[in-house]
Amino acid sequence: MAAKISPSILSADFARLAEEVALISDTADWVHVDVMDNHFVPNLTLGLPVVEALLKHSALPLDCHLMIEDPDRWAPAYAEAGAGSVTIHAEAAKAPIRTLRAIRAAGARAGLGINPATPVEPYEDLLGEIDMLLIMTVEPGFGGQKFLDVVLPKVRRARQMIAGRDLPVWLQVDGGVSAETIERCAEAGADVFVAGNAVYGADDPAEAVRNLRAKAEAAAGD
Ligand SMILES: O=C(CO)[C@H](O)[C@H](O)COP(=O)(O)O
Ligand SMILES: [Fe+2]
Repeated sequence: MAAKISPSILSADFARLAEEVALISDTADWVHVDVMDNHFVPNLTLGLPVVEALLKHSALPLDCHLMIEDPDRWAPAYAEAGAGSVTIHAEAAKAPIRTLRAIRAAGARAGLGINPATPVEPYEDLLGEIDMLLIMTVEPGFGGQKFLDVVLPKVRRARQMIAGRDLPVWLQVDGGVSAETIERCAEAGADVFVAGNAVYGADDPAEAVRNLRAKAEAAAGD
């Protein structure tokens, strides 16, 4: 599958979100929205009202990454609001199958996220319930952190699990993805790349997206 680039607005100017999203709307595939509640992670960002507002201004679909304590309660509302993809964390969900099905029933792609130290193997049986597996390559909570190479073998195993079941599940990496690290991620089997600092910290965010895509596709042999 061709690489998909999902710039994270966590590194954008929160006072100018619509303009920041417009900067990458011709070159990116998705817009990654990090929802943090200061409980599941030690940081507070934005919630459903901002996502609803952004939906009216984004030409690209929103990829909502819920880093919240009670995703079972809140995730379906993001899908119903019109998010293209809603990812819940395995460490937080108490009824993941019910919640993933509710996301799909509301018309969004359902994602399951795992933290760097969470093994992927226990979730193999859930692959049929999801459209995307998100593997965190930093500890969740903040943008601009250093990429954790230690997670790459898990990305490789996840790709093998998905291929073994012949499922159309996208494999997303999130955290510290940059021009220096994206090739390693693509070689390991990731096909959806979140990048915050590498895009919004660049002088030309649109060009940064093009560069990331070229590197990912070259590394994946696309
Ligand atoms: O989920 C996240 C942090 O929890 C962010 O999506 C991620 O960190 C992106 O930012 P950067 O590319 O700067 O690391
Ligand atoms: Fe994220």
